[in-house]
Amino acid sequence: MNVPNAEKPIAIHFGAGNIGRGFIGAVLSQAGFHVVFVDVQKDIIDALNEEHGYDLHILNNESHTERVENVSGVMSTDLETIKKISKEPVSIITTAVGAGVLPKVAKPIAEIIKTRMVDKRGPIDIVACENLQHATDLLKEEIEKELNDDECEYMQENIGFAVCTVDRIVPPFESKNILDAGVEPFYEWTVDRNSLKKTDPDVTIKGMHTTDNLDAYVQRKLFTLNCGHAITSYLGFLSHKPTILEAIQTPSIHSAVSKALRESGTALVKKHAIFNEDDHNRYIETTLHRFANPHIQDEVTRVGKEPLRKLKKGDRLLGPIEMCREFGLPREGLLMGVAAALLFAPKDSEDEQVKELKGMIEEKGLRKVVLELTGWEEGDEDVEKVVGEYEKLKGKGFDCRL
Ligand SMILES: NC(=O)C1=CN([C@@H]2O[C@H](COP(=O)(O)OP(=O)(O)OC[C@H]3O[C@@H](n4cnc5c(N)ncnc54)[C@H](O)[C@@H]3O)[C@@H](O)[C@H]2O)C=CC1
Ligand SMILES: O=P(O)(O)OC[C@H]1O[C@](O)(CO)[C@@H](O)[C@@H]1O
Repeated sequence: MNVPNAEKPIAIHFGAGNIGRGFIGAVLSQAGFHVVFVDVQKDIIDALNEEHGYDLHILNNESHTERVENVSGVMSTDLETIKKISKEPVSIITTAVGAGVLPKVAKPIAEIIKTRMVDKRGPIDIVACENLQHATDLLKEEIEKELNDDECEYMQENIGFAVCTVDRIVPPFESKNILDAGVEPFYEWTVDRNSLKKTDPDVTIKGMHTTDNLDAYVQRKLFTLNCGHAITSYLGFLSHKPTILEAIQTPSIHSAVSKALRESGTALVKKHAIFNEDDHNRYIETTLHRFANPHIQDEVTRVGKEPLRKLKKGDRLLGPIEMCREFGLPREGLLMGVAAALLFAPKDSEDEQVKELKGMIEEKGLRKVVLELTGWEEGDEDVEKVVGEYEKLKGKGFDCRL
């Protein structure tokens, strides 16, 4: 691609996938940036450089499209072009590549930082938009590995690393144009205000909300939207429901997910003074309503994918349970969600983590795996509850137990 002409400030976004095109890239373009997408998929990059725009299909009753313009693409291996672009008026770098891929984008981002140091360019912000607490901090650690001491010093002074939470359901979308994305109307992008630098140009990004209480917002989203989504997908899988819509329309699944979210909600409201019970209950209802959007076809296998990542400490399943444990609050619904996750084994799945989890349980036995994943002590009541729920779900399936 040619370097974009510098009439507009530039945002560089890594990952031209669902969230990249359907959310973050679109918000940045609408805020007045020229958005350079960096990706490994040549067909997407070529299409971006031919079309310079695409349609966002808003998936609701009044379905309509919004045009996203001023976009182009570059392959993530094309470091020379990436370096040339970084000499232009870049204000922000964002990512939406998947938590596991973050280390791979550290190198091209480090090249951008090195180039800007040599060119004596001013501050920019970096925001990793992934479903992972502190994803930007992880990215920063990976970038540091690529820099020498002087470059690290330049980075500390000139690069704002801001943690964020990113919330919009953007499932894979079938369309004639490979760039188009299908998105739900709801979106929320919340970024840590205190880590952002004054960039040049300093663009106000409508659609990016900033806060002093980022951890609270990250946990609210991860322990509600992602927690509920994951449990819906695992119970949907166990009940032979192929999509989130069909799963959440099943009354027993709806009530089980709702129960788990009320448990996590009670803990969130107790933990974070900025939330209150009434508002949080409305947030839960909105979340359940979003899962039931009849215009979205989202497969339970996509939402439940990589179960070991979702079963990590602090993530959407064990995170809210730990918070409930901290306050001595009920957590039966959440523990049942963990048991369901441990049974997530779609037939012929190519998901490496599905295979790994199944293999771990076969090799070590369920109780040992639960102990390893949770870090709880042998004999802990929650370990026994997960094991008990697992055996019930395995024996009788989900619906039959109600
Ligand atoms: N899809 C959704 O509804 C939401 C996703 N997220 C998070 O956003 C992130 C991205 O998710 P999706 O957009 O759904 O995934 P996706 O698979 O649609 O997009 C990821 C993109 O990253 C690209 N990529 C892979 N390796 C790369 C590399 N080395 N350099 C540059 N690009 C590379 C892929 O080719 C792909 O286009 C994940 O962390 C996910 O958890 C967060 C909220 C909503
Ligand atoms: O993208 P992940 O972390 O695998 O999880 C899927 C989840 O992310 C989302 O894509 C949106 O946050 C949801 O669809 C779902 O909760």
